[in-house]
Amino acid sequence: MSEQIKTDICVIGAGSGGLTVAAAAAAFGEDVVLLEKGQMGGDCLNTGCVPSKALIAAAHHAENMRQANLFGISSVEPRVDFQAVHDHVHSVIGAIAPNDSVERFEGLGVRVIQQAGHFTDKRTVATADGQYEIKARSFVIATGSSAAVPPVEGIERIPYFTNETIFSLTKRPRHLVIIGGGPIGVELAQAHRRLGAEVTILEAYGILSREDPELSSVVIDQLKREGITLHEGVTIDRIEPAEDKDATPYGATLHFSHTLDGGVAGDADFVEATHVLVATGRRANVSDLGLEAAGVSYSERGIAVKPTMKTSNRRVYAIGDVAGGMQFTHVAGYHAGLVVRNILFKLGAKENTHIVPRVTFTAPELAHVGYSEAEARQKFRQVRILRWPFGENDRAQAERETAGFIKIITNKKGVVLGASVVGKNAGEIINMWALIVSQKMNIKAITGYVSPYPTLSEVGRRAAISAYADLPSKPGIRKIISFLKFLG
Ligand SMILES: Cc1cc2nc3c(=O)[nH]c(=O)nc-3n(C[C@H](O)[C@H](O)[C@H](O)COP(=O)(O)OP(=O)(O)OC[C@H]3O[C@@H](n4cnc5c(N)ncnc54)[C@H](O)[C@@H]3O)c2cc1C
Ligand SMILES: NC(=O)c1ccc[n+]([C@@H]2O[C@H](COP(=O)([O-])OP(=O)(O)OC[C@H]3O[C@@H](n4cnc5c(N)ncnc54)[C@H](O)[C@@H]3O)[C@@H](O)[C@H]2O)c1
Repeated sequence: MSEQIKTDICVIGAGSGGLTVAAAAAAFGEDVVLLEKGQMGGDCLNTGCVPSKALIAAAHHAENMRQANLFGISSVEPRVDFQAVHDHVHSVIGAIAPNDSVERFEGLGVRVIQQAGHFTDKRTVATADGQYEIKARSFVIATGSSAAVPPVEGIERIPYFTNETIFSLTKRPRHLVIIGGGPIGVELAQAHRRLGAEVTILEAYGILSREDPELSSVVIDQLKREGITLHEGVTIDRIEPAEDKDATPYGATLHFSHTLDGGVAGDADFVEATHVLVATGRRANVSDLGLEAAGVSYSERGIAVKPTMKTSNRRVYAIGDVAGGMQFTHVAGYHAGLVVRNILFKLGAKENTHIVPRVTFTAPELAHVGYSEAEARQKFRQVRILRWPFGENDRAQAERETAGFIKIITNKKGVVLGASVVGKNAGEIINMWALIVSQKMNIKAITGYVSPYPTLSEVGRRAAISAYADLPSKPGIRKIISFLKFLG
């Protein structure tokens, strides 16, 4: 006989989205039950953002040692102890884990059940072990996503890696071949290259193809300079396991062809990998949730939600990666905030995807918020583009980080529609522009604040000032100055 629980809110999934809903709702005195079938903290903490950024930080230190001669210090080729790098990555996870732990959440008053949950009807969730049946006034599905594995012939015969397994390597891969040149592919390609691995990316279309090519080309040039082999526009025809399994237990040969115009296969080629990482996008975790029983509509992309994050069942919300939109930790957190407002205060708060920034943590970093130039040109009759290069920034010069620029898109009245930054600390610089876009601020406001010198963020203010570059030579302005002079 299972225990019957009645609660205000039942959250399924204790990742970035689910934890935020649980903590906020409990703080307002709601009864919350939180179900988690795996590790508390979900993808971001255990197999996503945190380990990838910790690995990138290690790789950054290795690269700094190679580049030290630029600063008058002898460059050295670093000796990388991959087991120690692995331990660093996992100690960072360990340092953050208490924030997401069962103990912390129980301390906040949340009832945590470490079991998978599934709907048995429109108002009931049961746990996989059959011990609990939960009836709630509202349900929040926050079950995230998993690596989507492409249907390539032979892939099932090789022990490929995904984000769930790559961070457990304790020996450096000799030749890492990455399938997919999106954010996961490029971040992990550069990190492994800097840590001394040979790295190849096989990408079906273009590297970072969702980004403005004017900016992504700066990142791509750097990846090539660092010795990463990029094959864009390829079709992987088949994969074979390595012949010598003792020498390369994870090895494989990947046969591919360059796709020509019209999608026709061109010249055939192959690459031999000691390790293969699949980074070809994500699949929403919707199976085994009993969504049919709950009357919740979904597709391959994920659970269908309205802008309020409500599903086709008015008691059930879906947030984060499983909702099939943008897949970022800050989006899951943003969704969580909307859902808490909508469940507790019936505010009908709606998602505004326009204000959501994104950052790819390569070196240089690539960050964006709002409309891209191409989107703005489609939507508005007149747009203005402002740019400022890192090469014209004193701090960037001092740090020898002159690759990159900021690009700001405004409408004809000067309202900021979007901003993109490629360069050192682009992810920090974009914060201010995310605020500017969310508040629909005018570029004039950015000329009027004082930016501390010397900082990289000054590139934004200089780009804004460039909007008024022709002001001193305007006859009207000259006349006003002469008139004021005449007055004494
Ligand atoms: C390598 C990598 C790097 C990334 N880097 C970044 C980054 O730098 N910045 C960024 O913003 N985003 C990044 N992301 C994306 C980010 O990790 C996700 O967008 C985020 O984790 C989504 O949060 P979520 O709450 O929707 O899902 P998750 O964090 O995945 O949480 C879902 C949880 O639900 C649990 N669950 C699933 N089904 C059930 C069930 N039936 N019952 C109970 N529990 C269940 C899962 O075990 C999991 O713990 C990265 C992703 C990857 C893979
Ligand atoms: N810094 C960050 O915020 C960050 C970092 C990593 C991941 N993420 C999130 O995780 C999500 C998933 O990242 P991702 O890089 O896996 O997905 P993605 O969808 O962004 O990129 C996948 C790439 O794989 C390519 N591809 C697909 N099938 C292929 C095939 N058969 N052969 C060769 N190439 C193929 C696609 O053309 C695409 O370029 C991202 O959309 C992002 O939201 C964010």
